Amino acid sequence: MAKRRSGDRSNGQPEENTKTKITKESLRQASELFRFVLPYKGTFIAGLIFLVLSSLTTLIFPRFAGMLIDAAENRVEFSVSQVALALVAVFVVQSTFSFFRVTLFAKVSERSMRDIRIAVYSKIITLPLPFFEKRRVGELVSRLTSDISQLQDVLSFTLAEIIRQIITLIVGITIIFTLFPELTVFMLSTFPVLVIGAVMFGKFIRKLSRKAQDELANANVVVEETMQSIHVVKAFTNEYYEIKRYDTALEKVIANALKAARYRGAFNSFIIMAIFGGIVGVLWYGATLLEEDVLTVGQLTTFILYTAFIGGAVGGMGDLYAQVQKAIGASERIREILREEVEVSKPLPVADRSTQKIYGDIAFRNVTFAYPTRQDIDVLKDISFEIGAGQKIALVGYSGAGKSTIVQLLLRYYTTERGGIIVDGKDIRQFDILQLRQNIGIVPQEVILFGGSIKENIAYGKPDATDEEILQAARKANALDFIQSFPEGMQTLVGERGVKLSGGQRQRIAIARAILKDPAILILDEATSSLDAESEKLVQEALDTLMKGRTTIIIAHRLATIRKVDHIYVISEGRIRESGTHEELVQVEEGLYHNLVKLQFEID
Ligand SMILES: Nc1ncnc2c1ncn2[C@@H]1O[C@H](COP(=O)(O)OP(=O)(O)OP(=O)(O)O)[C@@H](O)[C@H]1O
Repeated sequence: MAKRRSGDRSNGQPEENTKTKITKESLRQASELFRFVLPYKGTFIAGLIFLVLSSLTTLIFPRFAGMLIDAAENRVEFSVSQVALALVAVFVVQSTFSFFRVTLFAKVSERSMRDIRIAVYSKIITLPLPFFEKRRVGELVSRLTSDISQLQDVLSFTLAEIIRQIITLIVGITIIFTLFPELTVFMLSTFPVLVIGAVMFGKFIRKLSRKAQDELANANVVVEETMQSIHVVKAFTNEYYEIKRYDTALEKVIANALKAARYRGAFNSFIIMAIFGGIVGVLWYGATLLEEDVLTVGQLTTFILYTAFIGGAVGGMGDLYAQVQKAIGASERIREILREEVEVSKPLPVADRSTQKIYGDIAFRNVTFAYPTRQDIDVLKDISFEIGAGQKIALVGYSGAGKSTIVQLLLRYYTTERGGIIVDGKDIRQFDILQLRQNIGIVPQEVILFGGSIKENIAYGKPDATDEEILQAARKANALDFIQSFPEGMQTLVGERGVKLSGGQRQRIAIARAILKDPAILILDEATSSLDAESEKLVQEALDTLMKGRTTIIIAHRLATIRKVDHIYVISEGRIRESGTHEELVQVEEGLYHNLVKLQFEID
């Protein structure tokens, strides 16, 4: 079965930056993910209480700081030391509250994010294959990493900040309004207007910088593409052309960056002029009141500190808003995955794997099939054949004829409504999909191992296998000798995807896996690249052992190996064109099989 790798990475696109408009509906939908917080609602509420308390204690600070100054001028009934002590007490209490707020929120966010990660991963891994053909691996991984991290940021930081800022705004303004009504009205009539202006301006500038970043990403695509296909670039001697292309892309980056810089410069001037102008205005008015003895220095200090807090809160809102937008976008992408329909209701724990055996009678009845991603092309057309339990058949034909597709349908990687596939007299759609697959073993064309040890890789066929079973399987697969020749034996690490083993060794590991799994039905996808004679013999012997007593479908590329099978089906353009034993088929002059054999004979 030709293995199609879907390893293409996401093109480094700044997916995390996609934002969604905040509407009532999008907020409601995003809040659906709050169900993952529900199990920890006690901790969450406790965290909220500490958050409110710590925010309120922070707001005591300006009042006490002002009092400290007034105490120095003997304008209040407390001594400087008393007020300073009270300030220290405020900070001790505040820091204690903050400690609990941070740790409690961390507990909730870490645990609920783990739950979301597990939910999303369980979902993804149980989705049917067509889903993976429509998505890129990089995109799916980013769901689990960056999208969920965004949510985590909101839960552990942004949400707390929003609540804190709102409390600061409401309580802060109420306090200064009660204490210094005139000054507050003066301040409120200028300050927020300026802050909001600054926020809007800031947003505009960020948009420009983002555009510059996007252009940079585009320029990077040129580098990435050419690095990946450096052979092509060199073969066509297009180095200069690519440098030019990169240069053009970089020119765009510069144009945008400089435009952004001009606005940034203007923004700085605006801040200096307007915001600081506003501050001077408020200070001027405050100083006048001070002069008239309406206010004390301490009170003015209190007022300025509150104003700074409030200004900070208003200014910070823009960023928080952007954070929430990003998180909503992330939550939409996560919910999209969680809504997908799985092919199995629940993955089975190892211990529960059903042992219900299948005998291995297989029949394809008038099966016609088109891949979901290419609905208009029928890859299989009216395929019918039968295999009795324990029989061996071979599928042969040119590349792209549809051989792999036949076994993919048997495995129910894809389903078709046209025609029926019958196993042990029952339509495979009526089987529990896991039970069906547990009874089918595969030795693929290109064996890809997991990065662990040889032992772990063999045990993949039966995760609860004993050491003895693994050893026996390796022996039957003719793999024991080479395994034992490694200094670390079974514990030898195979390297990423098994790169540290030779092709023939990887195949024998795959055979050992299949032996451990002990399936009734076996699919052998012959390797196209030939092994040396010695490895070939070892692999072939191992396969012969494996095939004993099992219904076997061989996708054959080298015809010499299938002379002994019970029946050969020659597939061409999705149809069975010829069928029979090797002896029968070679007799058909000008037949497809006859030609294939002739061709191979010439090549060999
Ligand atoms: N996942 C897929 N989505 C869409 N089309 C596919 C998919 N897999 C295979 N095809 C198409 O289906 C046809 C049959 O492919 P299949 O892999 O079954 O051929 P094959 O006979 O096994 O070839 P090979 O010997 O090269 O492995 C081909 O035209 C191929 O392009």
